[in-house]
Amino acid sequence: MIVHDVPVGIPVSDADPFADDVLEEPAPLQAELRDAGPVVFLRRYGVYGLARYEEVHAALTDWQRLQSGAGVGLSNFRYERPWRPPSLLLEADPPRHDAPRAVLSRILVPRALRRLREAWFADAEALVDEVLAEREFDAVERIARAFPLRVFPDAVGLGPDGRENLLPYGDHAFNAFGPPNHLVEKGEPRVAELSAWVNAQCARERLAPGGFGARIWEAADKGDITHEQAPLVVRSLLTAGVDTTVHGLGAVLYAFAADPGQWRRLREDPSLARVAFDEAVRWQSPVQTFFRTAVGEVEIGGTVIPDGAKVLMFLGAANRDPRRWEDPDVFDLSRDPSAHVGFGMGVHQCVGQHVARLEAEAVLTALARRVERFELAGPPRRHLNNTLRAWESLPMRVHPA
Ligand code: HEM
Ligand SMILES: O=C(O)c1ccc(-c2ccccn2)cc1
Repeated sequence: MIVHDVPVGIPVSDADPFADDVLEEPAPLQAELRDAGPVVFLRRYGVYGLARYEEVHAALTDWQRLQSGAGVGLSNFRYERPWRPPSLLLEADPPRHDAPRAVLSRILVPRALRRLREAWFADAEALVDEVLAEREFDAVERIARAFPLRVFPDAVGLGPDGRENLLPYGDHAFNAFGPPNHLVEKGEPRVAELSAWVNAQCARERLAPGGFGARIWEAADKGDITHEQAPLVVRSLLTAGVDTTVHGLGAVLYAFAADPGQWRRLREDPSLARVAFDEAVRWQSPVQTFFRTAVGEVEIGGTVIPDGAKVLMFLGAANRDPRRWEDPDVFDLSRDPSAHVGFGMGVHQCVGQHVARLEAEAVLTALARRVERFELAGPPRRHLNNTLRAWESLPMRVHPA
């Protein structure tokens, strides 16, 4: 094991945040790291861990001193070749980040999504009607995975074939932000094939008129971005826009199955659907961790982090920090979750969050009308990923309204 030179004066942990047992149940390590101090040196990887809300929020909003351009994974693009051409949004800093970001912001802003609202609500009703034909089903397979794959590829403008490639591609992309462990090795054999398929879908001629993808190419026609950049901006949607919402939906369905009292609250007031999704994103944090890279010496929480060092932000830990949240481990629709860092914060804050919220609102509204109560019909199984908190299966039993 490579041991990095340990900085003096800050707490050191030999834990492996990407070990299977930690990915299965991260809460104990998160509490340990929060209580150890504002910055903890993770000796196994030679990185600086931030687990408290205050420091994670500060890191997310300090793009000048904690950059994304060297990658937001453990791999440092200053010294290592990225596994794929870097994202023009995620793995770029201002000013290079600005134009691609502005293009996606305009396309994915709530007003632009209004035309989708009616169709997605109808699709959710149809899907829920189909699923509720049985009293017991796997909510991951039948709802959390099925709904995003039914509506999002069409919204992007993808053709009908090969959509089953999206999930394993995204799963590998999110694993690849972590260390080269067995989860990354698992995905390696299919990377070339999946990347070729995803890259091919970003070509202008593959994208249906009026979809998000075609709108990105039109932005290039207007000169907002270049035509060379357009396919990579489309790739961002295909990488970041599927697995995240699948696991976000899994998180909110799990939350309600685990706490039927909150489901009653939602049925009494269906307008709570949007806050319920954000509270589930805070409580489960479908995106658990990712990195920044120090530009020059960066002082955080009284610690000086050396130039080029990787900083690991534990969003899941920050979203459950008792220094910031009352009863953080409780899924509670009466709280205001809006300051959660589950979508990030600052210039890179999730540009697709309104798409995610609309998908969740459509599904929860359809369910709230038809399901009086639902509960787990068996033990849920985790899907392990270096970055994503996800369910492999959620056995559900429903009692129709
Ligand atoms: C529950 C669902 C989702 C979660 C939890 C989530 C989470 C996040 C987080 C934490 C970031 C910040 C990354 C950073 O700061 O480095 C981010 C960025 C991003 N997300 Fe999402 N996301 C979700 C859904 C989506 C969807 C549906 C799309 C596309 C339609 C999307 C596209 C993006 C893109 C392109 C970025 C990079 C933004 C930038 O760097 O300027 N995400 N997301
Ligand atoms: O632009 C892309 O390809 C891309 C954008 C965003 C992500 C991401 C990373 C960490 C947390 C949430 N989202 C991944 C890929």
